[in-house]
Amino acid sequence: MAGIYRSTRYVLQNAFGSRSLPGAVRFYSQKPDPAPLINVDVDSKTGVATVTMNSPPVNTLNTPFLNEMGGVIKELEKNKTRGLILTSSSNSVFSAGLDIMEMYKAPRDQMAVFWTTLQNTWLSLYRTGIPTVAAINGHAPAGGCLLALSCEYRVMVGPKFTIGLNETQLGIVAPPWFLICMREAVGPRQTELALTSGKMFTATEALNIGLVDQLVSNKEEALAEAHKFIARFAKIPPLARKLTKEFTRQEGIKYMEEKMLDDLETFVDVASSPSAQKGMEMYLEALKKKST
Ligand SMILES: CCCCCCCCCCCC/C=C/CC(=O)SCCNC(=O)CCNC(=O)[C@H](O)C(C)(C)COP(=O)(O)OP(=O)(O)OC[C@H]1O[C@@H](n2cnc3c(N)ncnc32)[C@H](O)[C@@H]1OP(=O)(O)O
Repeated sequence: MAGIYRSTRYVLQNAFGSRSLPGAVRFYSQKPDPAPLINVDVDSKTGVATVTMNSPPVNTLNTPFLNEMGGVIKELEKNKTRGLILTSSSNSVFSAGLDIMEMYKAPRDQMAVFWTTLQNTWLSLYRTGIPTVAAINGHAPAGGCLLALSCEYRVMVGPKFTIGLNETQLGIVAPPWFLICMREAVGPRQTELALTSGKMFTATEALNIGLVDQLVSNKEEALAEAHKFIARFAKIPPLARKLTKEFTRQEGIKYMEEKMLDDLETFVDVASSPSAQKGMEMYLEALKKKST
């Protein structure tokens, strides 16, 4: 166990020379795919960006995707974008969550790069001063739910899609920062009930417990409601808004700033264990069987 911690630290410290952690885009080591995995469309009248995840078939969160997302957020912040609406180009999946292929039979240093990229990109989205809305136009399990929870407002297309932190159903544990995001939305009681059972909520159930803020019947309506939410801030001074958001989200931000390396070590430790690897193998087989 200690060996895993040491080698993970070694990879990071070798690359960055200290305990300070890298930004989301700095880990990019491969040539980027010329086809973007994320499309950005900024409305010239309102200055609001629609950020469309476009990584078929199911928008899994892998290192290239997360790097691109981190870069998009950075660029939108630089351009003083008025709002960010996160949605999917798929008709049925918002995001299937973490890409299991990043963890299955992956060397420890690759897992470390993946998780660090996830941590950094999550923190960028979670704390950005830009008003953020998730227009959830498909299923959003696990990491897909985390993406939505990291936004300030959630509009979900109902009734057929589902959302939730289902990790325990897969035999894995949602890390504390996933849990903090859930607790901020639905409170401690519903969080414990939901996470211990790994419950996936229907859109209506999600609305009832406050996991999403609004239900609509199609993507166009979801985008329209997302624009309306962002328009609420037209007359609010941006700095006051940004600082208030940071104060409200202090627990998650502090967790990640202070515990990033510990969180990484735990992840690599658990994910590379034989039982987790066996679990992933079985889960991947089940997914493949289902899709054939
Ligand atoms: C058992 C896992 C053990 C992991 C141990 C790690 C220990 C570390 C612990 C810390 C990490 C904790 C955090 C985890 C958060 C996560 O996000 S884990 C990922 C959880 N995600 C899911 O459970 C979603 C799985 N997918 C689905 O349920 C469905 O795909 C869908 C409802 C999203 C969409 O269904 P459908 O439209 O019918 O598409 P499919 O045919 O199912 O899928 C198409 C294609 O994509 C592949 N795929 C789907 N999801 C993933 C994924 N998450 N990772 C990688 N690949 C995925 C699927 O196999 C199909 O591939 P083929 O076309 O057959 O090649």
